[in-house]
Amino acid sequence: MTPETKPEHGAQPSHHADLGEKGARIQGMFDKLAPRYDLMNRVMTMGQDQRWRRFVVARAELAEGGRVLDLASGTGDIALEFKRRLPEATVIAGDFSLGMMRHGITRPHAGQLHWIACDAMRLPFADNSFGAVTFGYLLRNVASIPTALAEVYRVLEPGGKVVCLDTTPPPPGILRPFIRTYLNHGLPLLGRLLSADASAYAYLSSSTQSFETAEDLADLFSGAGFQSVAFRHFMFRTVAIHWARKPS
Ligand SMILES: C[S@@+](CC[C@H](N)C(=O)[O-])C[C@H]1O[C@@H](n2cnc3c(N)ncnc32)[C@H](O)[C@@H]1O
Repeated sequence: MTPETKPEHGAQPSHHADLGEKGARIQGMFDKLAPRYDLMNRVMTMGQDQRWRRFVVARAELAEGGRVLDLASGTGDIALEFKRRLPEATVIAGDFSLGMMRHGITRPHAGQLHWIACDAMRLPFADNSFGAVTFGYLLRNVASIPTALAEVYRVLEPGGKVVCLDTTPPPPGILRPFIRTYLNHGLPLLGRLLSADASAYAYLSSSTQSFETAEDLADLFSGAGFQSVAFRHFMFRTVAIHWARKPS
């Protein structure tokens, strides 16, 4: 698909009413945030975010010529990194925010991706379709993590890899008050200054603090049937990347 074309709709409708209350709220928030999303990401993570995305792509262990779904792809950062590293791969960038995808498809090389509008809770793909499924900052936003993981499991080929990047609640220890202050005050202030949307960054803060710990999230992956579940923390344990395999 070329950058001039519009994102394709998946088989599932993306109308607000079909997404449930939380899904519709999140979709609207990202539609609004889209023009400033990439800038905010670089600033908030002090430029570390692209390093984490490279780690996600490496952990996916996709074969050259393989097929990957980058779910909650947003403006396509992880999907573009797949294409950069594996030019022969078929890379699908799926998201339910048309605003984020419309912004993403104007980026250099974005025409080499397949942009699909889809809801992670009901994926419009056949069983066993992908060698890898990745997602950055999805699970904090869904109404049910087990439902999203069941869908990812279904569309992965046997032996396929899943890789998940997300924030984690502030870890216990000496840094906790500093991290909390940043989440409660620094992030909403940055949001107000850079994106004129403090509420979206207040949501990032509250959803991070109430999210699963990396250990509990690993248990949810195991509970969904994945094997060899592992994770690594980044940036003072405020971010975690999980990876696992669907049994062969
Ligand atoms: C914080 S952005 C992350 C974008 C990208 N993965 C990255 O690393 O920058 C979260 C994305 O998840 C998408 N999202 C949230 N819930 C979703 C769902 N149920 N189905 C599809 N996309 C969803 C949002 O629209 C948004 O684009």
